[in-house]
Amino acid sequence: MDALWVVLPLLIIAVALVLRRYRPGWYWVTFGVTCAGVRVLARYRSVMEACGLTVPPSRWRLALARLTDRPAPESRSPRILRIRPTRTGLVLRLKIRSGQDAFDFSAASDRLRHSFVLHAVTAQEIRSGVVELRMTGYDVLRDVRMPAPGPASGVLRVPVALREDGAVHHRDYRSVPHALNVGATKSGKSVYQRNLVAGLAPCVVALVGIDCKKGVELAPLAKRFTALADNPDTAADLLAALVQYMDRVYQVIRAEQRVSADLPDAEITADIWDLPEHLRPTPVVLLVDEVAELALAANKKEEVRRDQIVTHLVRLSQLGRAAGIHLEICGQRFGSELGKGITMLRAQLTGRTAHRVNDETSANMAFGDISSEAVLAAIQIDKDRPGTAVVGDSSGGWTRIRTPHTTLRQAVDVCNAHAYRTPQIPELDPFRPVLPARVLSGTVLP
Ligand SMILES: Nc1ncnc2c1ncn2[C@@H]1O[C@H](COP(=O)(O)OP(=O)(O)OP(=O)(O)O)[C@@H](O)[C@H]1O
Repeated sequence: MDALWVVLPLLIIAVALVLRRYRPGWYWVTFGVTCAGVRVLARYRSVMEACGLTVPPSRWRLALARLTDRPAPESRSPRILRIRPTRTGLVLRLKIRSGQDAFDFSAASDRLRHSFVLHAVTAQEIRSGVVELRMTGYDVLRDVRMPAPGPASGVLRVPVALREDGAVHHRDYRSVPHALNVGATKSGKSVYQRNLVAGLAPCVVALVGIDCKKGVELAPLAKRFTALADNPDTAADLLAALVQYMDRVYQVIRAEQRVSADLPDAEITADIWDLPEHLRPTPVVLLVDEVAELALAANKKEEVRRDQIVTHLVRLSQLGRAAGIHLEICGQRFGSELGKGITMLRAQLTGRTAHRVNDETSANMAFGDISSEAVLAAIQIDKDRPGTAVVGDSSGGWTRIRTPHTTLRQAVDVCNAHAYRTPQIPELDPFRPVLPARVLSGTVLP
């Protein structure tokens, strides 16, 4: 019996150490979260003081202490409103003191991380006077495991990667209609795009692809694609057809506006999302892999084609949002050296993701006009961590993300399972991928 009391704790410690080394996620939920919670609460005051996140007592408290002959009150730490454990860390919600702001906590995030012995700390103001510290217990980006996806919704918002604070990064087409994804070769752009396609496959959306690497990335996923182009000539025609489709969607919106205008109190729609469901055209996500291939021109004829392509892309990016057409452009570089119109197009691509880049100029193509820190972070991405990227967030800040390593086989399986959802768009019919008869007859069901 006595031996059991010696062996049992040793066994528990051994299990904890093994889990911590090989299964940090399991370690966190079994042992880590409790240890970290106790540590954070026990050290809270001293850490806040050491990190310079306390405020001196107010004058009236000092005066009161003097009047009542008590010792001078201590400086005060932000008040803990809530501490919440998560799958990957802890979330500490703080009521900050007057004179403090969220930036003080962001600036101290490295010191907080060391002091609380956690992997990462990020600070975000969630409402006036309230800051949330998201603390990650372990390196969640080492081996990305996404939580099980919820049921597909009609909203174009798909989980695509994990953020370094353990939260899921969503690509939300309604709030960020168009996006640019840059990165050096082998940095993980195609896997990012693959995750996007797999995330979009269960949604009500028409996927349109341009993959000038002869279709090697997107063609295997063709069963879920409404249209595909695998060379610049077809891409130019496909984009022209997409512009035509956009014009037709605008006519539908205008017609509905005329009807609503005659009805008192009826809402007047300005985009497809306000149209009644039975009238709403299918939204479209256009994925372009290796955009530089579209911009190359070796002779006059190719120059004309290039200008057509860029003009169509600029038009789609400027007018597409209301028609539910979204652009997802991916390439190794995306700067003015690609020719006329590229900087105009880039200005419309408000969503920015930068995988590992080889030089500052490439990082500037994604974040130069947004954040110099993000530029630095993109250059510093480790070569041994493909799939890691820096992504701009809705508040104008940025964060590190990493996609799960979805294989082409897994993505193909998802696309095949949802092949029956592939909508047809008459304008894009000439570009419909050639599929085996089995799928065209609609017999592949999930
Ligand atoms: N999230 C990830 N986790 C682990 N490995 C990854 C991840 N993303 C990509 N990789 C690995 O990195 C390699 C390169 O990825 P990918 O093909 O997506 O790069 P790329 O940027 O598209 O390259 P290129 O521009 O040459 O096509 C892949 O073979 C894959 O094994």
